[in-house]
Amino acid sequence: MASSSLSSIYSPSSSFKSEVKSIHKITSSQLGSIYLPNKSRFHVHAVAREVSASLSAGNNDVVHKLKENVGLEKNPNALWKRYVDWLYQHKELGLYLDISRVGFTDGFLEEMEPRLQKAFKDMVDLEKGAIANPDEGRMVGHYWLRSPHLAPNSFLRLQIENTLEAVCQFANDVVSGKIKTPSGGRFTQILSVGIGGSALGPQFVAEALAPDNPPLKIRFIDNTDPAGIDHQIAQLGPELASTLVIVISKSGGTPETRNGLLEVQKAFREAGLIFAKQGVAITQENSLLDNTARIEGWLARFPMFDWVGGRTSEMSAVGLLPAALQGIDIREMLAGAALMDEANRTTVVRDNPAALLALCWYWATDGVGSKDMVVLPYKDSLLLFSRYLQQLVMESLGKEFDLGGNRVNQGISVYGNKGSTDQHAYIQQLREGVHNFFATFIEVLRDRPPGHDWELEPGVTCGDYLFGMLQGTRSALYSNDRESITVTVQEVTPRSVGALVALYERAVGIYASLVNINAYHQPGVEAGKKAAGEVLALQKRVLQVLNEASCKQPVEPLTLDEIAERCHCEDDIEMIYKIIAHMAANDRALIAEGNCGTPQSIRVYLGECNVDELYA
Ligand SMILES: O=P(O)(O)OC[C@H]1O[C@](O)(CO)[C@@H](O)[C@@H]1O
Repeated sequence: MASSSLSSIYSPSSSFKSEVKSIHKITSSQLGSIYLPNKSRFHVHAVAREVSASLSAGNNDVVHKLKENVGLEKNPNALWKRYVDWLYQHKELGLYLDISRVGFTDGFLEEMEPRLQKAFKDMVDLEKGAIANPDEGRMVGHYWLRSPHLAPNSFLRLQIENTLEAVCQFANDVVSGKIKTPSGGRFTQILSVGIGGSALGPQFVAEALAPDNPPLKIRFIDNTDPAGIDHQIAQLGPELASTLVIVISKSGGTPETRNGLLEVQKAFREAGLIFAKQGVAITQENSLLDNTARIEGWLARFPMFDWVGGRTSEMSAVGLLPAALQGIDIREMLAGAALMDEANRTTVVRDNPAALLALCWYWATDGVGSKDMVVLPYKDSLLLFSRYLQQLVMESLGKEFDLGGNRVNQGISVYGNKGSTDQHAYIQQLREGVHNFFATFIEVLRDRPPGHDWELEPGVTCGDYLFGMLQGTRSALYSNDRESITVTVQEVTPRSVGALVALYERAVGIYASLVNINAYHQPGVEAGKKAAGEVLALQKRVLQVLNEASCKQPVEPLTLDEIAERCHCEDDIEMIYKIIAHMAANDRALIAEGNCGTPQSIRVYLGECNVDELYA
């Protein structure tokens, strides 16, 4: 291929090229060969800076070497050396972190060192109880949950210890049958009602760790989808009578969770059951949910703390109670997390696995989220890890403004399912298509419990195939310049799952410091919630207007324009149309004549008017 066509394939935009040249004061020819395929903007800047420094020092040999080294390392010996040099091992946890397939340079490490030291300092302050979530004026204390002695005062320490004790006691009493169902039998099922951070951790842990025959089986209502709720309740069938319903909401006022609760309570009434005798609340003291549970005399209540965010609540009662009820060793989960936290307290970057992860994310995404994080756990039981991480990473890092109030639109997109299943779905694009991601492989060394394996062909087990698929995909991606991280655990156990959760919680915190954002609030979510509230308020106004027109003699069918005008909401006509279409599709005593495909033809009135409402 002619070099001119090569350069057109690999050339970045001319504005980026000018930016690099002007920032680092180098010429086009000095810059030219830095552009290799698929390098990040940060990468180019880092190398340009080094080239520039070497040029001013008159060191042309170094410049030459730098330019040669900017691509991902392909020489097998050098790559092996890089692997060995950078391999992180946590002996006690049996956890390894391999970052050799991320192409960061020495110059990048040097540049990041002071920023990492600042991130470590931020973390020390956070663990000591600083207001690490300034917008909400809150401390951030999820690390204390597994090391209560680190809590900034004895009141908080006791709160944590007492809650853990209460969770263990309650779970033991339910599992042993000491706490009985209203009819005197054992509880057999858990129905967990919660959303976001109040569901994702418990879902992930249940999938990862619940035994094949848990003392109580868990199912989840994590949405306000009526059909989904009906499905969960229908699946319980007569076992509703032996179902412990755990309603989880930190704020105690999340609409989806409230709706789930109301739907479940209705199902209990219809089955002639008393909900309060089977209901458990996990929420902040004095929240709406807490007050409801207290007044109605629910079976139990557990606290959620102000200083624990939903997405980092797996080690609070939110995650621990459902886990303990399924027979999962929660003290081991806490121990795994505590060990990982301890490892992440070192200020020596190469010994700090969370810092290494954050560093790789920064390198791979230019520190601006320019690439997505694809999480590929090669183990069915870790299927939900990617979904769990999606909230942890994206709700924490996806921020419009930095701590200084500058608009930065930060974040890293996370998605993934599981290997090797994904091999037959989207890996094709990862290998050959648009290069907008870096991968994280989650590897589990132990295929099966000891004594259960067999060779399905000479010398090869089923697990060897899974292993081969992981290694093959990692190599195939790398050979096409796709970077990857590999996190390896010995087995999926409460300890290793606790460690994985802690590893990513810490990496997110460190990364947030590197890009100077608040990882612990979620102002963006409020906008959607507010808009949903406005839609429901508009629906009420529409119904009022329709009721007035439908109470007339004769009934007055209204066009969408007329409804909008009478609601004084002319700008919301599209939303009014959608509200009408949705209600019409759900047999809501509303008659829409005409064709929904041609909105202007629609005439709407109510099947029956409610005179009382006219004077309400
Ligand atoms: O536990 P809650 O207060 O019901 O909130 C559920 C989820 O909603 C969010 O606040 C976002 O809307 C998440 O951060 C949280 O995990």
